[in-house]
Amino acid sequence: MLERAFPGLDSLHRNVLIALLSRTDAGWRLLIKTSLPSGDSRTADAFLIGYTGVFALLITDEAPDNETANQVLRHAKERFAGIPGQQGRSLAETAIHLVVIGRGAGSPRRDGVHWALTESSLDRIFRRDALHLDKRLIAAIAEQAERRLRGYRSLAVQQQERGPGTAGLLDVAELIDDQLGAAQRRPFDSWLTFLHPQQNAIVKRHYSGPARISGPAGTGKTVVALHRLRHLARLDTGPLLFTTYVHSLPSVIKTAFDRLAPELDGRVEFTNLHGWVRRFLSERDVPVRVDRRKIDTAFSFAWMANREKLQVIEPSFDYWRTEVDRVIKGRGITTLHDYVAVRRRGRILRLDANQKALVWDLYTHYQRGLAERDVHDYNDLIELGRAELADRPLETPYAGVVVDEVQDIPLCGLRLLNDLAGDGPNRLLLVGDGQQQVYPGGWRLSDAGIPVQGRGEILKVNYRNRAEVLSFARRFDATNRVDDLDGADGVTLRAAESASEGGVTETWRGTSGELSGALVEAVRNLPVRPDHSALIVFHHKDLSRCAEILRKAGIPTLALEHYSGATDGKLKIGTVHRAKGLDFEAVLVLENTHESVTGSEAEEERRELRGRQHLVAATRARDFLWWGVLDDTAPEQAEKTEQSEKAENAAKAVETEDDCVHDMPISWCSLCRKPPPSVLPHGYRTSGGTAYHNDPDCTWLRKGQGSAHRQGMNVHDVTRLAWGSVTPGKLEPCEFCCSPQWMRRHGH
Ligand SMILES: Nc1ncnc2c1ncn2[C@@H]1O[C@H](COP(=O)(O)OP(=O)(O)OP(=O)(O)O)[C@@H](O)[C@H]1O
Repeated sequence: MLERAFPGLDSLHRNVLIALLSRTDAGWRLLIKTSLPSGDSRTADAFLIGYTGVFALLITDEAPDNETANQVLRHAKERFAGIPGQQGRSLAETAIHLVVIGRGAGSPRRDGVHWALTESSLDRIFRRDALHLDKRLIAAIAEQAERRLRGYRSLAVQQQERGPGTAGLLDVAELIDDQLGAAQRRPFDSWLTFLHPQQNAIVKRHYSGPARISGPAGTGKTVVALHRLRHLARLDTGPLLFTTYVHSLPSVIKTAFDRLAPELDGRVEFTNLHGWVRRFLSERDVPVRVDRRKIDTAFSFAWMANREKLQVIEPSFDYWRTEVDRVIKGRGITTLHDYVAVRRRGRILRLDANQKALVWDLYTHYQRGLAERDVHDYNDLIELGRAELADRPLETPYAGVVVDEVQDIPLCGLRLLNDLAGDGPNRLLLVGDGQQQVYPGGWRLSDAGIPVQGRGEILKVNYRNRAEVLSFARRFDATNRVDDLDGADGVTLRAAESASEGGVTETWRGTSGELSGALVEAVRNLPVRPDHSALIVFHHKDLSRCAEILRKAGIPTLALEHYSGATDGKLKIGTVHRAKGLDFEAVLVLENTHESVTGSEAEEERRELRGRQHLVAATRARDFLWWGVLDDTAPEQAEKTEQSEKAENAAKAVETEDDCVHDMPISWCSLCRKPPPSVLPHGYRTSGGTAYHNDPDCTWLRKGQGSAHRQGMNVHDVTRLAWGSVTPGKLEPCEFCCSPQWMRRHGH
């Protein structure tokens, strides 16, 4: 529409004018120079008349010199001379401002006779604390201005059907179409300036209690959350918090927020959930001992003691770890009675009371293991935070807490965030999409005691993915196991409206042997710079494999966990868990078909989870998606792959062996090569039941990895739990290397 009236506008003019036009349905009046785009900078490109005054607008990236600025202002004042403003005072003397609007972000500043604004600080014009004119005066001034400003055309949007005699009035729908058009053409920063009216309404809405924004991938949920944070920061002077489950996401979101609201630097805290709790507990001097390795060890020993009975129900180690992490501890269950009674949302495999009792043995064994090692796990951390908060609430409560990607937060985390936000209007905003849950489990908001009835919003227009990419992503069957709207119907990606046409998708299918060539070629042929692109995989094993391929090909990469949103010329790589919430112009995805298909209920649950993870990976791509499928299922290929993996492992074993000068029997432990305590070799000494590695010449120690070694290990523990069952030739877990990954790799 704007395009028709003003063909050839550049993106800056288009974005700014659309943003201003959207205000006209609230009583603002806009007059646009009919000769736009024109090179004439002696007169304003547009005049905006509204509650905060009359604005002569120059839309340009080049700051005008003093003479030009004075000339534009003089022209404006001449045109408005004699028109009375508030309380009969001359408008020209009191309420005419010259504003120069440039691209991108930045704080508003006074520059000679004009205000310099950017796309992102455009909102300053509409500040409520600077109201001068009322609706009647605006209409009277605009009417006179229209007569006096030759060469300018009045444009406005109207909500109702267009009636006769409404020339110059445009439909809101047309304006939205224009906005979608602008989003299609990019630059992507258009969200800084212009929100869809539905998005805008959520930003400004008053919520009497906790609110929820839901909607399929790419519909601008995070964008709305950021605008809302800015809005809340203007309403209240209290601190604000943006948090999420994923460790790396807050820093990327902070980078975007700093561009949107540079003036609010420091007002909003961006941190992941566990990071927040750690800081909070450390400020309160509450000791926290989270040690991943020890947690894994405790669980591995609990598993070894209970696996026989549990494997009859479901063989997978991961399944039971999830049960303890997400169902028992994640929901804050502390008694078998409660566990028997609970409905295990998100879990398809049913467990009867007897089976739950077996799981409970695993849980209690694990808890004992944690206590013996004097260590907390991540759920304990959250419970410690909740207890401390209940004991001594925050001195300065948050004015608002925004939780992004809420679908992956365990129930205990949701309860903590609810406590943290406290009661009161606008305090808690939960943002997410059940179809994008990448960790197993499930909950219902009411389980966490968070009532959102009547305050649930659903966004439906996908701005991120071009049509081709979107239609590719829609093929994934992503079952929602999170009841994020408390019973209300949600919208799936298949039902989302598409805002952008075009886009390219490519697929590849091949074997491990062919992967290297295909991947390097795909990266080299990316249609955009590598630093606007990412490679996403679903398993750590595939990540190291791809990282190695790219390293050998000389392609610089950056692990997603270190990505902060800055451009660095490197291809970002990581698992889907790290990629969620982000977007890139081009995305490469590598899927591995190696998983077994048993048809069991647990397998069905894994299949659902994979569907959601695939959807998340595909929807990270804006313009270009390369989807690779690694398929080694052909029998002769599978054999070849197994052989090449064996060769790879053997090579690795030799490499690791080189790390240590000692002649230790590596078959007992692949990492620290600790032998059973009864055969302590050269290089070890024992003291009070603890074995020490005490040779300073050990290269392994010199590499800085020896601290765990130096701390020693408890011989009784090791004898009882691990070495007691050593089978010669088979790798057995030990205190230091029996992580779940290690155990799986060695068939435990
Ligand atoms: N009003 C808008 N105009 C133009 N672009 C927009 C608008 N709203 C969002 N976008 C663009 O859409 C993309 C997706 O936005 P955002 O990340 O907020 O979506 P989301 O719903 O949180 O996505 P996901 O759930 O997949 O993480 C962003 O790149 C943003 O630039």
